[in-house]
Amino acid sequence: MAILVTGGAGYIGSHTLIEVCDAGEDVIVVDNLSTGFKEAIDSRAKFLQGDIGDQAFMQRVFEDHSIEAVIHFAGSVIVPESVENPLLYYRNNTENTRQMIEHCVTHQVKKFIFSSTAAIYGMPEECPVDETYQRNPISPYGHSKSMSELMLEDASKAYDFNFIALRYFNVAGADPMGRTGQSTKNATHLIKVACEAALGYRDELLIFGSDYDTSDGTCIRDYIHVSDLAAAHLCALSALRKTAQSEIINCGYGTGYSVLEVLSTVKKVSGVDFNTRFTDRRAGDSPQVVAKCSKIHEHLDWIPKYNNLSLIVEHAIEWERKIRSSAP
Ligand SMILES: NC(=O)c1ccc[n+]([C@@H]2O[C@H](COP(=O)([O-])OP(=O)(O)OC[C@H]3O[C@@H](n4cnc5c(N)ncnc54)[C@H](O)[C@@H]3O)[C@@H](O)[C@H]2O)c1
Ligand SMILES: O=c1ccn([C@@H]2O[C@H](COP(=O)(O)OP(=O)(O)O[C@H]3O[C@H](CO)[C@H](O)[C@H](O)[C@H]3O)[C@@H](O)[C@H]2O)c(=O)[nH]1
Repeated sequence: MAILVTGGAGYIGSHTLIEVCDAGEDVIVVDNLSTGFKEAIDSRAKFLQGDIGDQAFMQRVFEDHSIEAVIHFAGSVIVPESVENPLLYYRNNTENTRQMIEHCVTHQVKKFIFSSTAAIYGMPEECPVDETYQRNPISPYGHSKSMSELMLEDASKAYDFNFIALRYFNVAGADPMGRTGQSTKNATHLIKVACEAALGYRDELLIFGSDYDTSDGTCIRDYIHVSDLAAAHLCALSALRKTAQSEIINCGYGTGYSVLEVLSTVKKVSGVDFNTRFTDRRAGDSPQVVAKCSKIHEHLDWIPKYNNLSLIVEHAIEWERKIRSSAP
């Protein structure tokens, strides 16, 4: 039986594909290449280009293949874009996830791994934040994922269907062997943007806010290496095979770094003192988001290998160098 991976041409999906293919699984990828890249898809996987919202196409995918589990990455991921165009996010994230769940229920696919996000917590009053903390998103993106989690919970109660929703904290870095990485156009994520500045592809990096109630006045986040996150998906698949129990699980390391600490690490690792400038706070930024990580260690056989900010940055820079040197 095969594992269906939606969004396997994207940043996190392409790293997870490597893990799942390395484990000897049969893998089918569905991706519409809206933000993903065909060359990022592991050649061992079967690629079907199409949109998960295309009912007829997805019906065929489920009918033509014997699918054991779905790992569902496909979605729209840019928070400010979700504020400008919320209906796009409710369609691509919420509505399309509902359809994916329905396809699974119809075709007796009982295992579902879902890409959720720490954006579900909004501005948590306690840090580190655990999975029992209320859902309190502050953006349409966060709402679209929160509604997806609710649908998964309800569906798992009503049908013979189990899920693990992994709530990713701040994902960064790249495959240590340089096989894939973050190639996203017009990226906004701090470590990616800082690497672009370090390599001279941005004149300066803007620091959003200097007056937060944190140690140095800048926001604090929990940065997780994308390859460790990818490995967590394989662990989630094993857990669903073993226990058929639905869970929502934070994916972070439980350590917070401020924006200034991240920038100083990027400068140190790259050896480049690129320009930075303080500017106003960015709307919707929470002062501090750090994961409580006991649940992932209790429920999954997950042993992170890259829990080291310098290593995350090193891999991110290596990937940035690689894509820039091969760009036409
Ligand atoms: N990157 C992060 O920091 C982060 C944090 C939390 C959660 N997530 C979630 O992880 C998942 C993957 O994010 P990513 O960073 O790899 O983003 P990405 O944009 O690199 O990957 C998304 C992939 O899905 C595909 N896709 C989008 N809509 C589709 C559709 N309708 N049909 C078929 N394919 C479609 C895109 O082409 C792309 O390959 C998303 O669901 C996102 O919400 C990401
Ligand atoms: O050029 C930049 C980019 C970012 N930042 C700051 O760096 C921190 C991290 O910002 P990112 O944009 O890298 O990430 P976010 O924390 O905003 O959001 C990311 O992590 C969230 C979980 O915490 C969700 O998963 C969300 O989907 C994902 O984009 C924030 O304080 C932001 O203000 C800057 O100062 N300058």
